[in-house]
Amino acid sequence: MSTKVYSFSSTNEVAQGLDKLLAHLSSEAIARSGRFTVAFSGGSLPATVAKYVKHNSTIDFSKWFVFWADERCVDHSDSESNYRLVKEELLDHVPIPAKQVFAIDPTLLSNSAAAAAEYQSQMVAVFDSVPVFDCILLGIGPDGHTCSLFPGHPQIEENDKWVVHIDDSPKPPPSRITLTLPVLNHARTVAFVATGAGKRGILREIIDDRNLALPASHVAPTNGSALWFVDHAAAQDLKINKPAEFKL
Ligand SMILES: O=C(O)[C@H](O)[C@@H](O)[C@H](O)[C@H](O)COP(=O)(O)O
Repeated sequence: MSTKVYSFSSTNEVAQGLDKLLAHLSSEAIARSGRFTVAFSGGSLPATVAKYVKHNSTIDFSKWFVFWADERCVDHSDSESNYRLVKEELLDHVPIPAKQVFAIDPTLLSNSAAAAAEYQSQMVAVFDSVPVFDCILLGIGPDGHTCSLFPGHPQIEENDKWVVHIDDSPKPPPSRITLTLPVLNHARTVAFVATGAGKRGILREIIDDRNLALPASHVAPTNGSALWFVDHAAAQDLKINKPAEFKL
């Protein structure tokens, strides 16, 4: 596994870097396997990722298979829905076939365990065995959570299931489903996106200190790469893993 930290002067430049990364990973994956499998988190990430990507005419979106790294158990039309966020930021603007977009089942929202099991079965239909995503896009919270894997919660211990549920998420809304560490750590590329001075302390604890009380510190793809796309404000306290110049 390799970790690289790329720091940019603004969120806009982070978005430009992510555009280059996704165009590169997408064309590489399509050349290798005829498709590009990608998973999105919620929060501020979809807008940053989509900003330039949605205008990038070099990307063959017809080959994209889109999943969610985590999802809140709310209706697809709810303003809290990660599906809705990614749809509005990206899917409404690019020609990804609807059958290649894998959203939480809206009929199972009141039973998060069933929603997680059903979401795993959607993944089974696409991946032969443990999914090897071409790219998983992750945010991080101020408490060191990533996806909906929160510090001190048992989801982080899951070794078998690909998708699990949580009903007491400290970040609202409380009911969610999330990919598990085995899936994150099988990915070819995990790209973390974190911007703003509010993330500087937690970034140092995850990247430099690898504080294992923090779920994000456990993300280390066995045969893949962990890439950090951050701005200078978030990167300013890094002492050991100094940011490198972004190059593909
Ligand atoms: O649905 C969610 O809540 C997320 O997927 C979550 O893991 C998010 O990515 C982080 O909390 C960072 O969020 P921000 O980028 O908004 O700080």
